[in-house]
Amino acid sequence: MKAADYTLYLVTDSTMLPEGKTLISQLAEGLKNGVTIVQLREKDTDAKTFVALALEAKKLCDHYNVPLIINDRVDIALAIDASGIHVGQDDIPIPMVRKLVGPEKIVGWSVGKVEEVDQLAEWGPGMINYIGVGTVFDTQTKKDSKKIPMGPEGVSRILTRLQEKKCDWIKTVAIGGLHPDNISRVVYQSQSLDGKRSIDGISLVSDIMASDDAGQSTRILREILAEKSHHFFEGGAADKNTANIKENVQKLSPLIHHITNRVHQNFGANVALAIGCSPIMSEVAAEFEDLCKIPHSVLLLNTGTVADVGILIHAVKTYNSQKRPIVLDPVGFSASSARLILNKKVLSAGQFACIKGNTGEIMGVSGLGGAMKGVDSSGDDSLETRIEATQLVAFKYRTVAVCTGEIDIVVDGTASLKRPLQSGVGVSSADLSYELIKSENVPLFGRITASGCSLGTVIAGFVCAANDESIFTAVVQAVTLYKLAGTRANATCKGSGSFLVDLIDNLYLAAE
Ligand SMILES: Nc1ncnc2c1ncn2[C@@H]1O[C@H](COP(=O)(O)OP(=O)(O)OP(=O)(O)O)[C@@H](O)[C@H]1O
Ligand SMILES: Cc1ncsc1CCO
Ligand SMILES: [Mg+2]
Repeated sequence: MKAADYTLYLVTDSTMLPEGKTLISQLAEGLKNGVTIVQLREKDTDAKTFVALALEAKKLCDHYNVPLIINDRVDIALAIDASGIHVGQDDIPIPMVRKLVGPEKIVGWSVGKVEEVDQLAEWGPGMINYIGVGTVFDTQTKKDSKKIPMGPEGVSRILTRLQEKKCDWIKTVAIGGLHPDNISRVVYQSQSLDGKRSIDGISLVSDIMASDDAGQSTRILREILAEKSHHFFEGGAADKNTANIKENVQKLSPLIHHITNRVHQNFGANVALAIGCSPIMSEVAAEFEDLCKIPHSVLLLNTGTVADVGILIHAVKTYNSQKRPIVLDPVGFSASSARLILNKKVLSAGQFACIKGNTGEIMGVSGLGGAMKGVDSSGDDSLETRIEATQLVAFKYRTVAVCTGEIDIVVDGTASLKRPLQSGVGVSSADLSYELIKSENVPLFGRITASGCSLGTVIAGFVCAANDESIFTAVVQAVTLYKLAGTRANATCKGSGSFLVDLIDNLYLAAE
């Protein structure tokens, strides 16, 4: 048998078959159209039926020269001479499994925690061949699962640990809640921090097993997996000339859909108008689809005072599905545990063109730990630490990350939108290029409310006038324009009240 190919790993489930289909007929369609490895998982089937099914499945898999893995039942795997066995954390311990099946069979293990990687590193080569990494998202298949979905960020943490522990013999498949609408992003966002490892494949159940046309469903999945880059945003920039972004903002007048905190609503709408955009404030889920289909619309998602996480996630999915850009401002990221949970859920829900925050927020999102006093940053982190945190955020979410403060930092984490299976993108978090945007010290920025939130508004307008290959340039231009307007306002104002007014005036003048 050739070395196993993990690209499209089908797990069976006979409880979800559509009428007129059998497990074997679905399997046959899958294999014919590009499934590369199969796991037979029959949780509620008696041994006799399981063996009969396994024998049939093996015949089919052998025909396509595809490995057949048996879930849980070492005895059945041996009885039918399957290619391998897959066990979970609560099943027979791995060393015993390996002893039972011998050195040649494939042994797979379900992994959700970095400590489990430490364990498999300790065992060394020859024990486990691949791991199923998950649960990535909520799933219908494991309804009683108590596991909290790890998101692509969690998958990346596992990949990073595999690299740190030099587990180069281990292959990986992501599993849990994977469907045609999120696979491309999961592959794009799942990377070890050194950039040398992505997942080897994706594993799924329902999109093939429950499909009325399992062959067609498999072909669609293979097409998605074959793409070399992740294009998630069809931009307004007709050409790739990034010098024209500012003009494009005037020309296209993007509609900036704000889901933002109550403090920012009025100020944000005025800033949008000042730079030549149109604002709309809406938290009505029923109209998101219409809004994102308006030409040149963009979503600014600010979690400052928003209560219903379901609405935020719906907005993210809707804008992503229409390839419209989203700018995320995870306000007060870790100011309370409730905010932390909400922000993390939003972060794992989609692909963001830009993630912008103050220093405390970006430190928090990076995992380095951010100091917050409510929604304000309260740490005294060095520029080097801030750059490292911004690079981590950009890398983890494959986005353009902005960290504000006296010096603003913009990092490009999109790494040319490259989206390889098997190998990594080749660029580490610390390699990511960045720009610093400096000005004289303007403490008044911190004496008006929602100045950071309104920078989000300007970034959203500029991103919308770019495309997914020029987001970085668009964001740098937006942050530079905002800094300039603030510096000019600082020179003319009498205090914080007129600073706010002068800031809007100078945004209006500079955007022209
Ligand atoms: N001392 C400073 N000198 C110059 N510019 C500053 C200074 N402090 C903040 N800024 C600018 O102010 C804007 C907001 O940054 P800040 O880090 O205060 O955001 P924030 O805390 O998210 O704001 P808010 O929560 O009030 O919306 C950015 O454009 C940043 O460049
Ligand atoms: C003051 C405040 N509280 C929640 S959001 C917000 C706006 C500044 O981030
Ligand atoms: Mg803020």
